[in-house]
Amino acid sequence: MISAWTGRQIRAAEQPLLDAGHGDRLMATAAHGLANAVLRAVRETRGRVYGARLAVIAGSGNNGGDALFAAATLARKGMSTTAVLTSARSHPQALAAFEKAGGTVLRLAAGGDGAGAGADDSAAAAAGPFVTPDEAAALCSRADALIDGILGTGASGGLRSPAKELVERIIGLDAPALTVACDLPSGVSAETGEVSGPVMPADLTVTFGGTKAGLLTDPAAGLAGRVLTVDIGLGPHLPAPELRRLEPADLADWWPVPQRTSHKYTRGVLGIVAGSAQYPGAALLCTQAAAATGVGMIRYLGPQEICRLVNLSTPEAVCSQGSVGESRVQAWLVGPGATGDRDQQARVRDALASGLPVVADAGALDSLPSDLGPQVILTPHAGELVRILAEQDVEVTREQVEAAPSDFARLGAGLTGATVLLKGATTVISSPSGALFTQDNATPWLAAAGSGDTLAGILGALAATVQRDLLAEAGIAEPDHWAAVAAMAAAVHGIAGTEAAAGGPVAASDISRAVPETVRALLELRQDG
Ligand SMILES: NC(=O)C1=CN([C@@H]2O[C@H](COP(=O)(O)OP(=O)(O)OC[C@H]3O[C@@H](n4cnc5c(N)ncnc54)[C@H](OP(=O)(O)O)[C@@H]3O)[C@@H](O)[C@H]2O)[C@@H](O)CC1
Ligand SMILES: Nc1ncnc2c1ncn2[C@@H]1O[C@H](COP(=O)(O)OP(=O)(O)O)[C@@H](O)[C@H]1O
Ligand SMILES: [K+]
Repeated sequence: MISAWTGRQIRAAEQPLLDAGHGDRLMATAAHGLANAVLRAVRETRGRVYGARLAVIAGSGNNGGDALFAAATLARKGMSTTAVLTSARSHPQALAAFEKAGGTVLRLAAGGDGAGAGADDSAAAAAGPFVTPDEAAALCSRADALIDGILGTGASGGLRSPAKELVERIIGLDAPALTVACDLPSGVSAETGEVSGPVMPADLTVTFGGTKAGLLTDPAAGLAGRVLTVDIGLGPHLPAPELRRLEPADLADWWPVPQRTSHKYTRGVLGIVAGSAQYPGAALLCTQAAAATGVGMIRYLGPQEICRLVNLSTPEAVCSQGSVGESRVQAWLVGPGATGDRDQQARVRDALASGLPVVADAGALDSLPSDLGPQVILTPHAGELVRILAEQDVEVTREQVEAAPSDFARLGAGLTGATVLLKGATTVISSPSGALFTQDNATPWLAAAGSGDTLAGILGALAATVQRDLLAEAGIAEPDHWAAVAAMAAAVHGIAGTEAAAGGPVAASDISRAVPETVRALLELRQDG
């Protein structure tokens, strides 16, 4: 499992070490890790390190200090190194080390507001010729490697002038061969992944002391590239993480595997209320996905004509037009395609009132009761979350949700009392207590109608079959159990979908067909064999 913390949490964890006088050591460790990562990446992209052109954009704070110290190391390895300072102030020791190592210093000319490397003629101001944003951008774009050391966890808001103009110009040119963000891409929030103003997209982000939650959350996740975390010894000082991400080994350890004594009822029965005359396909897709994920039995409830279709596509499902009350199940999946049908809507209401685990998708999200619990997992996309929040008197737009998905998933979970799985390129899951998971296993090829029905089926099957004790033993606290189960489903859906897509288009039913092989491959990772 990957754990991630907010910038504030990381800074608080640094504080005791700073108070004990270890600040220089922390920065040296961070810079060493950054330099090593750049060296490895340059070897991969270019082969030879000697003679490679390195450009560093350094801001006024410690983030610029890390970048300049790393650049000093890289200059000593034979890289031809230029630093563009965006402010009149720079980390003095780092700048001195950089100059001593033979690096060239350029100062970014002041923007319209007077800020810039030349705005302050105090003793701390660096010497070096001025460059305009256009000149500096051309130099950065031609570099074999560019380090973005403008802003780190001390930033407030997006980039200010003239760094803002410089980054805008670089984005307008050909990208450098390799862009490495120091700690985080400058201009993204380490807390929430929100992005303000222009941000230079990185191929690699080297982050210090602990992964920043913002780097694992959209939209910042789309700008961070690969994330590498450098240990600077904060471990004992870090609190419980802000956010977690499941890895294949977690899925393997937690996957519900039938035992010798298992029978269909002990494995878990999933009840499905899905489909309507208007949307029969959703019922078929989610039922197929649940069967492919593995359950003891599926009880499908719906109109007669849909029962017939479900029976044809998933003969193992037991179909009826019965009621929720007379169906014994361990969990319900309700809502996919279940709109405009009064009987289906009555079943949805009954399932939500049953107290059992319920995955509520699509048509079930429109009229939720007010007293949900964490065992109810809502699976909206951004547009559906807007409507859920509106029911709670929170007026937001889809664009606002997409700009800060973890904030709004958490708000939705807090207000409804349910677990919320917010779909998107990165899927965000929040428990009502605010615990967050994000999964980015999917491929953009999954952005297609029906793919969400498949996710709902996978999640329904897991809700009916996962054993609580396995997750508890792995440190998942009781209130976060259902969020972790939802994260498992998002991960498996993403992995199976990526396998099925194999770099090209994928139909939703192909995702289900790839699930058994995905699970088989995961189970090979199990520690107990
Ligand atoms: N603590 C440690 O020992 C360790 C810390 N480490 C490293 O330190 C980083 C945090 O360093 P930090 O606190 O100096 O903050 P950082 O983001 O570099 O600069 C903030 C300065 O920038 C300015 N500024 C602010 N907003 C702005 C904006 N929107 N646009 C433009 N300028 C803006 C503002 O100055 P101003 O210009 O307003 O006077 C402010 O003072 C962290 O990410 C990690 O890399 C590691 O080495 C491990 C050890
Ligand atoms: N750009 C993307 N990259 C990766 N996965 C995506 C992307 N867009 C959507 N997805 C995933 O595809 C699925 C689409 O779900 P949804 O929009 O509800 O579709 P539907 O309800 O029509 O089946 C979700 O699992 C979502 O996370
Ligand atoms: K940075």
